[in-house]
This record gives sequence, structure tokens and C-alpha cells, in this order.
Amino acid sequence: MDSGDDKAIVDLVQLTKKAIREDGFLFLENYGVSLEQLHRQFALAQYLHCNISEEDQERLLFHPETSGKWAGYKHPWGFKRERMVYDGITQFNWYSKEWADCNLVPKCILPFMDEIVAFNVFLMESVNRRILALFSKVLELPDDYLWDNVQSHEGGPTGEGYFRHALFRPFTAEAEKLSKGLRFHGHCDYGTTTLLFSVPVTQLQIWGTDEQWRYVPYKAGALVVNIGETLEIVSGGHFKATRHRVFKPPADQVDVERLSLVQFNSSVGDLRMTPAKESPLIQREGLADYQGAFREFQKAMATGIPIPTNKEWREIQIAEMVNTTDSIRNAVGQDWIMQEGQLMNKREFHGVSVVLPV
Ligand SMILES: O=C(O)CCC(=O)C(=O)O
Ligand SMILES: [Fe+2]
Repeated sequence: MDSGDDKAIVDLVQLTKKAIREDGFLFLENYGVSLEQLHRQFALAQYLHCNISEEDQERLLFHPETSGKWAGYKHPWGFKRERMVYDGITQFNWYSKEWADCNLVPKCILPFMDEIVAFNVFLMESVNRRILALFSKVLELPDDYLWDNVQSHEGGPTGEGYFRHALFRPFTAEAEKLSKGLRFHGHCDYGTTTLLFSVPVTQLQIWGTDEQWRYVPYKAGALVVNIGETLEIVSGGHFKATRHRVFKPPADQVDVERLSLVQFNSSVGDLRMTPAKESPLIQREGLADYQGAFREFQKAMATGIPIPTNKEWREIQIAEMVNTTDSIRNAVGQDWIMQEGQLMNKREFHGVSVVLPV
């Protein structure tokens, strides 16, 4: 992006175009955070999860069903405020309110908030902004098109998005059996880009065009960039939202803890997403068609159902998340269907159907 060599930029745009169209994810290196700086951020996440007081766990407990947000502390008993089966996953999620008010952040991490804020500002304003410039180039639009028109900037370092410190403790026998090894079902993130840091404990899997789940390999210091549904829709299906899940690791890693740092970048909440008609790429090549958020939004529009705003779309999915240990919902005849020999999760949100590999 900075080379000043037009040919290098054309090549980069071509490579990006292929990656986001076929695989729907990218690996990024040399994006301006050293391994040392990254390890410092992981150390802070570990510190938070080892030191958050019981009082803060209670006081800052999330309420996803009523807020449609993960804001605050996720206890290790599933993704509902009420305790369900122990899943060993704890998280702390910063949204705009947590960035703005130190009373909403665990006391143990307060001395380090300046470092966490600076890291998020850099990820948003340098890394995410440049990725969006690259994607705008793929759409043959001005560099700041997605940054100016789609990316949310309201409310602190992550806009309407959020930053997460997650800790995955090893499975218990009960959770492993109930969830069939799944820690997150196959899903797409809702926003613009999700910035994940490659970690040595292998659990993240990505669904390929060959319709197989594959572990994302470890590349020290690299960033794994997932494409959110907003970009699939804005690009008229030319970008594929990354289908991904979190699964149990290979046998030699079942006993280790996994830390995960994630910045979820968000689209403007009040917008209803439609393809960027002014894109010369879309004008020339038309809209792409495959089963995904873009196609389902088109179908909903064609049948006269008003498409949800970005805020409505992301909040309902959080509010109605089904735990992987929920053996009633996770069954064929309930949420699951068999489709062309593949086990798929079929859900409906605001009249829009979502079908994803389990
Ligand atoms: O921890 C990870 O690697 C991914 C988690 C994830 O996909 C999500 O929270 O949306
Ligand atoms: Fe995700």
C-alpha cells in the first residue's frame, strides 16, 4: 500500500480480490505491531482473566439477551446471563460505554487501560482503515469509500464495535460431549472486518470453497482478518463473509488454555445495507450469487420484508445465540438440517433466513 510502485499495488489488489472472493479471509503480516507489543497485549488479557475479582465478575456480568451486546464480563457457563452448562470460556468485552467509564472495567486492569486503548486506536485507525482502503480499491471506488460510508466511528476506539479479551479453558468431559467438540458454531461476524491474532493453540477453523472445515495455522504475529456480513452485502456478494467456528484443538493441545484477542469492527448501526451501486466492479460484473447474507437480504427485499438495520441485525444474533452445549436446539429437526449431505444450522432473524455449516 505504501510502496509508491503502482504495479505492486495492482498486484496486491488482485491477490486480495481472489482471497476475499474465494476463501473470504486474509492473513496479514507487517501491519505495524511487533511480536513483542502483541505479547504484551496477550499478557494483559491473561492478567485480566487471572485477576478479575469475584465482585467484578458479578458487578460487570454481561446481559446479552436484553442488550444485544456482549459488553462486560462473560462467565464460563454459556452465552446467556443465567448460568447454563460450564463451557470454560470467559471474556471481557469493551464497547463504547466500557471505553468511556472506568467503573465498567475490572479494577485489576485499570492501570493498563492506556495501553489497551492505544492498541485499539492503532488497529482501528491504521490497520482497519488500510484494509478498508484495499477493499475499496477492489470495488474500484475511492480509497476512503468504506471508511467514510460504512465503518462506524461513533463511541470510542472501536466505534459501535468492540474489543475482546477471551480465555478458553480446556473442555470438561460434559461440555465436550454435549457440544460435540464445538466451542462456537459455524457463523459469520456481522460487521466490517474482524481482526484476530494468530495464536499457537489451534482451534479456529475456516470453511473453504471445498466445503471442509480447516484449522487456521499459527503464524507468529500475523493477523487473521475475517470479512463481516456488512461487506458481503455492500460488495453485492463479491466479498464473501468468512464462515468460521471454534473447535476443539488437535489431541496434543487439549489440555492447554487458549487466549484470544479480537477487535470486531462495526458498520454504522442505523444503515440498512444494500450493494454499493456506484462500484464499477458491480456495474460491470453484476451481483454474485451464493448462499450467504447477501443473497438472503436480496430475497427478503424481493418478498417485501424490510431488511433490518445493521444494529438490528447484529443485536438479534447476539440476543438469540444458542449455546453449543444446548443438546435440544442442536439437533436435526430443531435448529439443524441436512442439506446436500452437510449438517447445517438454519436460523431466522427478522424474517431473514441464515443457513450455515455447523
Ligand atoms: O476466538 C476466536 O478465534 C474466534 C471467536 C469468534 O469467532 C467470535 O467471537 O466471533
Ligand atoms: Fe466470529
